[in-house]
Amino acid sequence: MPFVVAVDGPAGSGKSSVSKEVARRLDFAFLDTGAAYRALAWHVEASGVDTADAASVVSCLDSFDCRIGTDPSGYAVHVGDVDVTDAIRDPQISAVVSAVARVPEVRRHLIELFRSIMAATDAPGIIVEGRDITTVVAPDAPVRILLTASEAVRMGRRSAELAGSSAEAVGEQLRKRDAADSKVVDFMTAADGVTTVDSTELDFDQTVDAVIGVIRAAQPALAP
Ligand SMILES: Nc1ncnc2c1ncn2[C@@H]1O[C@H](COP(=O)(O)OP(=O)(O)O)[C@@H](O)[C@H]1O
Ligand SMILES: Nc1ccn([C@@H]2O[C@H](COP(=O)(O)OP(=O)(O)O)[C@@H](O)[C@H]2O)c(=O)n1
Repeated sequence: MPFVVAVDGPAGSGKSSVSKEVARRLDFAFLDTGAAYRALAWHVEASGVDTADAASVVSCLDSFDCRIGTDPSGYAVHVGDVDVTDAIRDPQISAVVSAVARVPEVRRHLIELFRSIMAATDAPGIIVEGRDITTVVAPDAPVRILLTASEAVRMGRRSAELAGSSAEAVGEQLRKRDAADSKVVDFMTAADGVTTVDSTELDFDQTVDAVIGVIRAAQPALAP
């Protein structure tokens, strides 16, 4: 098993972008677990199935052929032959992904997929980010981080990305998704042994440096 850095946090806290940059700097692999839940939501919709019906969602798992890249510089997500890297970021997918992710059988299936991806990587380390990585997927990881930022800052960052959507609509959707996701796993408070990095007052580079600082403290030999 490579050296695992587990990163959790709410939507828009910077998990994907910061983890990706940290992985690049350390020559680590990078796994965006939220992308797998999004890809499954895409697959369920593409199959013409109701994402709100748990049994129907579970029936899509057998045909869910998902490949998630772990190279932080050449990242892509495929379902079968379809490149869904951009499609899974669509607000329509964001609106239904929590319903798919709350199904226990879905979580068991994807957690197994994440652990096999982690075990198969040939990089010296892997940064795995999501909601339940520090607590469920990799609770024994040598570095576990909760990346947070104030709600206002997170909404501002996410709405800056989604041109064409109003800040209010983006904020409302983010709040709803965090509320739904919080019922399934607690990613707002750090579990025992998890280090909180609050990026509210930090710019992107400062946040990357803060995360590398936590990794360096745990394993001085790994960090540059
Ligand atoms: N510390 C920061 N300062 C400013 N912008 C940031 C910071 N961290 C992340 N961002 C930006 O905020 C947006 C949301 O980050 P993202 O990585 O998608 O969050 P998450 O994966 O937690 O939902 C991205 O556009 C990212 O570049
Ligand atoms: N480890 C994880 C990661 C994501 N998810 C689900 O997947 C959705 C999308 O995750 P994401 O990380 O892409 O979301 P953003 O915060 O990047 O918008 C979340 O809203 C959760 O419903 C989860 O349940 N467990």
